[in-house]
Amino acid sequence: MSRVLQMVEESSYLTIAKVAAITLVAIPVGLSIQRYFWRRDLRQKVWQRQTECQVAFKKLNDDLNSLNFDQEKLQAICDLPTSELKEGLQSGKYSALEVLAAYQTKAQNVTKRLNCVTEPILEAEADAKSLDEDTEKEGLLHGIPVSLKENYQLKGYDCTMGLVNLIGKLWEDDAVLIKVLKRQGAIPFVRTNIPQIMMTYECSNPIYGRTDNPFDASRTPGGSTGGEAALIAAGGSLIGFGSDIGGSIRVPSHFCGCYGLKTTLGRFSRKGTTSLSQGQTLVSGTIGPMARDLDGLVLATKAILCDYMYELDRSIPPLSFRDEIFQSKRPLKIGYYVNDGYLQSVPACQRAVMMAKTALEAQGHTVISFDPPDVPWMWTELYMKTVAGDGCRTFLEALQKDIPDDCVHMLLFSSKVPRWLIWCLKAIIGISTQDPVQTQSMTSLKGCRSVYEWWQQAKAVEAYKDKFLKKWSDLGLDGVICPVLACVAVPHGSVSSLLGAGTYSMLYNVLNYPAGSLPLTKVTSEDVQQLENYPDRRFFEKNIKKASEGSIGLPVNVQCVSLPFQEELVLRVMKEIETGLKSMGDH
Ligand SMILES: CCCCCC/C=C\CCCCCCCC(=O)NCCO
Repeated sequence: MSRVLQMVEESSYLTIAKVAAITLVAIPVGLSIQRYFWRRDLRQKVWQRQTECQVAFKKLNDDLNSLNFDQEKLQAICDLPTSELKEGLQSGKYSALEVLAAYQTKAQNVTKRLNCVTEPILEAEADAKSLDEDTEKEGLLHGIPVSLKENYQLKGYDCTMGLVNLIGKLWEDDAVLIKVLKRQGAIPFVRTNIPQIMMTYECSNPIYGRTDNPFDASRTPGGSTGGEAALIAAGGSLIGFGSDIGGSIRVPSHFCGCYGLKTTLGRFSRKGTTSLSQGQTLVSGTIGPMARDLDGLVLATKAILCDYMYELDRSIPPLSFRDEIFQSKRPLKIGYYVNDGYLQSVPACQRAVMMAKTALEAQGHTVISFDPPDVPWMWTELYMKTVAGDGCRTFLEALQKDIPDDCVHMLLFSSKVPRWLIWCLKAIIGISTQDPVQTQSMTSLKGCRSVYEWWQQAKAVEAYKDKFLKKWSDLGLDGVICPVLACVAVPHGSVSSLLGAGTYSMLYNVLNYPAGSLPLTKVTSEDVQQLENYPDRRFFEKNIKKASEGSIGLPVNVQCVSLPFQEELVLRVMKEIETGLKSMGDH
């Protein structure tokens, strides 16, 4: 009897063991199969999208060939500065259609080299033809082709932000800014590349691939408005539009040597632009123009600040472009710095700021030293903790069922490390990076734990804004000039190991001050030689120094900042610097 019981017992153990073994094998196998089919579907979506883009480029090419324009004339059109092109279009010397053909041809050639355009906007030709029938030519941007970052909603197109899952989700209406551009006679003609989820200074995603820097293909054009910057700098567009929550207009402009303006939140309508950060309203992303020359940047800003925008978006204060501020001859008092108290900028960036200082002084302005307060703390406790306020949940959810690009891997990894583990590893990370601020930034990626903590966060941001403004006001400043970033364009794939270099830009997102990016000079061999004296104790410093090797010839921009809603003053400072340099024979 006991033998029988023993056998029954043994066989039930055997059954349990078998079921357990089968389950242990079946679950991972099942999951792998599911994962295989899921990834196959995603890859198929990417392939379909890429094919659609190739077809669109092919159609554009056929259309251009059938128009049969003189190629030399088209190239000459692309060489014109904004003011001359505008005049030529207004006077009828050039038709909107030939100018469009010129830029379509150029953009196609540029993107073959740099991969900066995601797709052409095929409706552009019809837009140009109808503009050519218009005898009034009233729009401020009459006949000027403009390029758009991929996150601007355009009727009949999707905004993927580099996420495969968003392919094919077509928008039914244009963004407000696009409607305004069209009303002003501009012709949206291409869409430009971005990094996946748009939260880094690189420019690659699994759908459209990687964009290269026009000055050095081994380097990134910056991000997230990297495709725009590369296209504009390489001559494939005159005016474009981007967005910026931590430098995304200013940094790519600096990496590629074009002009950019991050506006104050509320100056331009953002309705119809896509971003994953829209629920986060403490440090908000804003939008703004980018251009090949300063006239283009000013013209684009003027064109957007028109009655039609205020009609379309009643939440925007009707504050048209104030020419009296832009044209004013009043002497200015400007603050400057080359070291923000966290990471020293490289010699080339320092030299650019000093050049701007000299130019402003030559124009009769006063330039004094200014130290922005508590930048390391601002970076970890205000910027990082706010933009990652939900513990990166929104970003992670978007990436979870997608194909993560290399450019987000490091941030993805850092944001997944549990809070307790960061605390346990703090000492080790601190020793390896030699930088407690950097360690703290990892904790900040965990965001706020409660609504209470979020309210405290809001209070802290407001208190910092007050402190900064008091310092600014006590000195009676009109503006500030400083580096855009601690370094110049860096090699592909290196951004996550030098993210701290971005404090120079992120500060003005926390403050919500308008800020311009002005190309001033190129890295010289002396700049590179002087890197010998650049500190290299901390992790970020080491990486900045390494990334700056071989940087001779890369563009260097200067950041020009003013108080909220003073975009005209930012543009004026940029103009004063350019004029000053020209008068000194330096530009
Ligand atoms: C899983 C990814 C987590 C990302 C968390 C990001 C937190 C901090 C990184 C800051 C990087 C700032 C880059 C800013 C880019 C920008 O301005 N984008 C504009 C979007 O419209």
